[in-house]
Amino acid sequence: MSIDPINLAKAETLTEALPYLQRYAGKTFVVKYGGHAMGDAALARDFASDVVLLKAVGINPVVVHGGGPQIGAMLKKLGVESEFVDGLRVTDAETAKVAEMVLSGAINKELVGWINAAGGRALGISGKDGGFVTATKVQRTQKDPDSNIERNIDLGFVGEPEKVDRSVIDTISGAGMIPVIAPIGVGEDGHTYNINADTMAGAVASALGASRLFLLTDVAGVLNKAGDLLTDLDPEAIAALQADGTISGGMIPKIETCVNAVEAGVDAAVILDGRASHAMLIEMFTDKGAGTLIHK
Ligand SMILES: Nc1ncnc2c1ncn2[C@@H]1O[C@H](COP(=O)(O)OP(=O)(O)O)[C@@H](O)[C@H]1O
Ligand SMILES: CC(=O)N[C@@H](CCC(=O)OP(=O)(O)O)C(=O)O
Repeated sequence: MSIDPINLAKAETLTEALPYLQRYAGKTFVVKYGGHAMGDAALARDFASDVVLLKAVGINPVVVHGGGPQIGAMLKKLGVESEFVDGLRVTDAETAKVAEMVLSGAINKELVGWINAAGGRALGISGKDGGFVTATKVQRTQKDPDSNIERNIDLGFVGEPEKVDRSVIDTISGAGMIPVIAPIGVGEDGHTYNINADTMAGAVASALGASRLFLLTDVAGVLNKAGDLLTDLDPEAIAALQADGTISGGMIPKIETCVNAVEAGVDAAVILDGRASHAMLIEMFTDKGAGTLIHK
């Protein structure tokens, strides 16, 4: 009996995946799904089925989502201007309300819906639920180009996670569900804080002692000045890329998150192309991998 070559290739793919399946069983993977990658419904469906597949093979996926472009579109509709400093949205009280509405409401529930439709059981929360993420106000300074003097910049209600109560996530994952987290936190002062989604994902990954942090975005990974993909980076190489301006804009919080996470004990962080179908599965279960791997 001859074997169909397509079926043989499928069997070989599964065989290639076996050592990875064995290595990752029981481990926690934090996946950040960026707002740019979310625009395409077919890709969102693929992403959701990948997450469900991870859960089915005994990995604990934890999803943190963004929604920057969607917040921007809503602010535009409302006639509210938005400004960014180092990839962070300056957030006044009104902007914080809109960010919470878009992130915890619309986007969170859409992603929960996609994962459930793919056969998983997703439970959507923000950092406010169960007091899961306590945030403090982000402090930033900028050098005045004329006088060279460092000045404090007030970003408003932009927060960074201070305390992450992992018991909330453990409870959801332990009950067979997939946590889907909106990047909103609550301050000791009771204020709502808008948290960059990469920063949120990194803090969650560190608190959980995750094996991997995946950041899915709208580029192939970290690119050099010529536009080539850099497949492997350590904190020293990253510092050089930041110093010479190769890394800018939204890539700044992303890369800072990866460095902080690996320094806090996450085994490795990967910046991946969320526009490519099944990028996460290719990275995890094939020998070649995908994107930019950041390790200590
Ligand atoms: N060296 C670099 N390599 C890749 N992307 C970079 C680099 N420097 C800046 N960027 C920018 O960072 C963007 C990704 O960040 P961002 O737009 O915040 O994505 P997301 O919405 O997925 O969080 C890229 O689209 C690119 O414009
Ligand atoms: C403080 C801050 O910048 N918060 C982000 C939160 C959403 C986000 O990070 O979404 P992406 O990952 O899709 O960019 C914002 O307001 O856009």
